[in-house]
Amino acid sequence: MTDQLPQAYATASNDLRSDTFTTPTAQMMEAAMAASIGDAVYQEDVDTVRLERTVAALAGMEAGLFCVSGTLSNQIALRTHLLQPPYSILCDYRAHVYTHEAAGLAILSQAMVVPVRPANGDYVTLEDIKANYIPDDGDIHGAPTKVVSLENTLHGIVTPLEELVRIKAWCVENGIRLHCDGARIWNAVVASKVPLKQFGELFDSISICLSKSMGAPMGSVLVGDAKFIKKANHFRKQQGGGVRQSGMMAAMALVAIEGEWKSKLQYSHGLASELAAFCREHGIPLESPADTNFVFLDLSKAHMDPDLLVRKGLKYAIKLMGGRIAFHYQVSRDTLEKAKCAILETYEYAKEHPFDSQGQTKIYRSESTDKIDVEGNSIHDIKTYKY
Ligand SMILES: Cc1ncc(COP(=O)(O)O)c(C=O)c1O
Ligand SMILES: C[C@@H](O)[C@H](N)C(=O)O
Repeated sequence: MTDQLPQAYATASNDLRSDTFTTPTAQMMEAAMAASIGDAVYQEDVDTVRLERTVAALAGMEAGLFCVSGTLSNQIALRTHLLQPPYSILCDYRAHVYTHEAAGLAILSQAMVVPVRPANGDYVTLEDIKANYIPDDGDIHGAPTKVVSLENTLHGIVTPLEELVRIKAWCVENGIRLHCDGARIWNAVVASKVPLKQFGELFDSISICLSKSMGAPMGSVLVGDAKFIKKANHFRKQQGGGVRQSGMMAAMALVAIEGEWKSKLQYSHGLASELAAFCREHGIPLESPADTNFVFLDLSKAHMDPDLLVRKGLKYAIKLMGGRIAFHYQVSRDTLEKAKCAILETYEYAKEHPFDSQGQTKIYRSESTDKIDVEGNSIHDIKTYKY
């Protein structure tokens, strides 16, 4: 199967742009061939229902809902928590639901977002929330905070369990719902050794991605209580997410979930930790701690040019996307060594030729792209977003 794919897409072993570039395994493909073929809108697809129940049970939640993307899962979760506008959602200023879901909260939920910059620079604390939330106290000028949407991990950073416990207690006291964008919650489980079920006890809903470090080709499972999931299903249909024979996708995701995923994620965390140590040894500044599978280079502080870094990556035939170096279980150790060379060369060049990024560089500012020509050859190029 993979020999029919253009070379660029035959493997993700050299792709450090994101853990979304993990590719399905032969075992997943085989599972898809044997998957159930019921209509999932009518909840008649056996493998889809099995996936939903499996993930919900792992999280200790009553029910789950398969969504074709993490974006859809987050958006319908937050919409389901929101009842009567005006209202607002409080989240980290870097949160995906705020920065990378195309203003879905404003358009689909008519919600205002209160983006919070954590005082500790890494993760939102209860003190950050208390200092920024909008109380529902009858003041007609405001849009009261009705949901706190956290992300664990966020930029690869693990929010400590004890902080989540404090936040949860305060949210309950104040009638505020707590959602988790769990695109990388599997990574948080491995790094913190906190079982997914314990996170499930703290959040009213969790969007659990299957398509990042777990390596499934697509999708997420939104988990919550039965009443919440029933209503979320309504919004999923409204947003066009009611898919039919999703058993093939569910079967592929179950291969990952029922397999040895912890060691795979631990491997990727080890690569990230090794790169972070290398950067520290060479004085290359990092934006945040490398708790899991991401290393965030502080390109701005290092005066490193993101486009040059991407080109240096292409020189070593690895794919980079700005200052975020994303590891996943399919990345080879050889790729790690090449990344070290590309990063160090870019850093050394910056010492003589400092790049002014006019402030913090964006995560997805420039990326290597493979254009496939008519003969199926890949043409290495980069795409730059001038924010
Ligand atoms: C933190 C986070 N949440 C949600 C998403 C959205 O997932 P999807 O790409 O499946 O829509 C992503 C990106 O993939 C992400 O990085
Ligand atoms: C691009 C962004 O949406 C994606 N979630 C990533 O982390 O790569």
